[in-house]
Amino acid sequence: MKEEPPTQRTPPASPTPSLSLQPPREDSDPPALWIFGYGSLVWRPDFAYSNSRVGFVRGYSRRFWQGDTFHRGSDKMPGRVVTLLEDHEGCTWGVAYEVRGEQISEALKYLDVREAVLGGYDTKVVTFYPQDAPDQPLRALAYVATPQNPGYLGPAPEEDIATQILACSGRSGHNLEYLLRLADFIRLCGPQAQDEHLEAIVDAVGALLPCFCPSGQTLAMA
Ligand SMILES: N[C@@H](CCC(=O)N[C@@H](CS)C(=O)NCC(=O)O)C(=O)O
Repeated sequence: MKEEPPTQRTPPASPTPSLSLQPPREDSDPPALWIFGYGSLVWRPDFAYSNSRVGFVRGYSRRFWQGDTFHRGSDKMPGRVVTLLEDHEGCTWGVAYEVRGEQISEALKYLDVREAVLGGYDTKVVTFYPQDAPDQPLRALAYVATPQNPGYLGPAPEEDIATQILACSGRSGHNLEYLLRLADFIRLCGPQAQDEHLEAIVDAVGALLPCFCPSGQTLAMA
C-alpha cells in the first residue's frame, strides 16, 4: 500500500544524486540500483524489487533522532524513527534492495513521497557491504534525515526516547511496533549486528512497560 501525502509537508527532496546505476551485467540486463534500508524499509519496503541482501554500511550509526508526525506519530505527538548519524567508528546493519529497469523509477517515486515528502529524509549514496560477500561492496542509495530537516529531533536520553515511543502512534501503526520490528531484525542478524542505542531504548521500554501496562498485558505483535 502506498501512502498518499495529505498535504505537501516538506519541500520535495533534492533530486536523487547522480548515483551511477550499476551497469548491466549482460548487454540484455536492465540497469540496476541498490536502495539501502535501515529502519522501516527493513521490514516494509513496499516497492517492487528484484533482489535483497542483508548487510551493513560503515561510517554511520543508527539513531532514533528523527521525529515523525505521519507514520508513527501526529503533529501533537511526534513519534521517533531512525536516521543515520555520520560516525567514523559506526556500522549500521540493514537490507539493500536491488531494483532493475522500470522498478527503479517506481521505487524512487514511491520513496520520494514516503521518505522525503512525508518523512523529511534526503538521499545519500553509501557503500553497502553484503553479509555474505563483504569483500564485494555495492554503492547504494539511502534515505537520511539530516539535522536541517524540520522534523529532526536530535539526541535525547534513551529513557526519554522510550517514553516518547510508548506514547506515540500514527497512520502506519504504533511507534513501539516500529522499535520492536527493528530490534527483531537486528537480533536475527546475529551478534555482529549489535546496536547499543537500539538495545538501550528497548531495555528502557521494558523498564517503563509496567507503568504503561499495569495489568501485565503482554505486547501483541501483529
Ligand atoms: N530511511 C530509513 C528510515 C525510514 C523510515 O523508517 N521512515 C519512516 C518514517 S518517514 C517510515 O517510512 N515509516 C513507515 C512505517 O513506519 O511503517 C530506512 O531506510 O528504513
